[in-house]
Amino acid sequence: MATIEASGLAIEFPLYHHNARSLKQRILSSSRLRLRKDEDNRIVVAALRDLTFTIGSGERVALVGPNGAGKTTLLRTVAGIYEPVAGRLRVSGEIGSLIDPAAGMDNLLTGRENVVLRALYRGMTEAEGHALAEDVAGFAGLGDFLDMPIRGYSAGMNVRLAFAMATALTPEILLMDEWFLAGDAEFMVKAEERLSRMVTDAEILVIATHDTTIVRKWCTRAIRLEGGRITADGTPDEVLGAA
Ligand SMILES: Nc1ncnc2c1ncn2[C@@H]1O[C@H](COP(=O)(O)OP(=O)(O)OP(=O)(O)O)[C@@H](O)[C@H]1O
Repeated sequence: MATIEASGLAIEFPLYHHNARSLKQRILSSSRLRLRKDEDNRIVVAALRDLTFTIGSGERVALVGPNGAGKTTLLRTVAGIYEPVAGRLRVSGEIGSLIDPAAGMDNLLTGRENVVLRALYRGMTEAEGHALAEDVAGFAGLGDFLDMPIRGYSAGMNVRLAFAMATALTPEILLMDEWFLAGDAEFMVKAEERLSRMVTDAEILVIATHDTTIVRKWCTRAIRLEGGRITADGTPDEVLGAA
């Protein structure tokens, strides 16, 4: 069973070192920024503070909140990109992440080659990799571009390829930043079908988004982050207010 459990989770990013003294004082005195001095006298920004939550199988969770609230940082932390400075994070289940545009793709290889490589990496045979490439190509609507190097793809094509690949390999936990859904309307409909199929069967979706339509339509739960803290956690209606 896939689960994500966080307890007292904190993430900080160092901003300045010892030598930037006067700037440091000025910045520290600004109450709008969530900055503090750490043990090594560095100024750090507290990106996530004391987060405690559990996400279980079958949940589709939206991370909502204003710019800089910590949504992407939380996705990246769950993906294992950032190491917590305090607290505990336990993730069980295989992760697929749609957070960074071309992460894990080789620009010089074609779309097909990228899919086959990813499949081999996941322990599939070459034949299975080629079958997967057909599935991905069909879904992503890449046509002949499948056999072109992906450095020649448009931004939208890259998104379609990455989305099709991540969802074709059905991770147990799918982490997604909203820009992956910034495709055209037709793609949105297909993407929604594919995602709901993926998450109906005891899988987890965590999506960072500003789009309340996505939250209400796709998600079973919303977590609001503000200034790096959780300020609300409940059904989309509870967190966003009834429409
Ligand atoms: N690599 C980094 N180095 C330094 N500070 C960072 C880094 N990544 C994020 N931060 C800071 O952490 C805080 C949270 O940023 P994050 O990108 O997670 O917010 P967000 O909720 O995803 O915002 P948005 O809605 O604008 O995408 C911000 O203050 C940001 O400046």
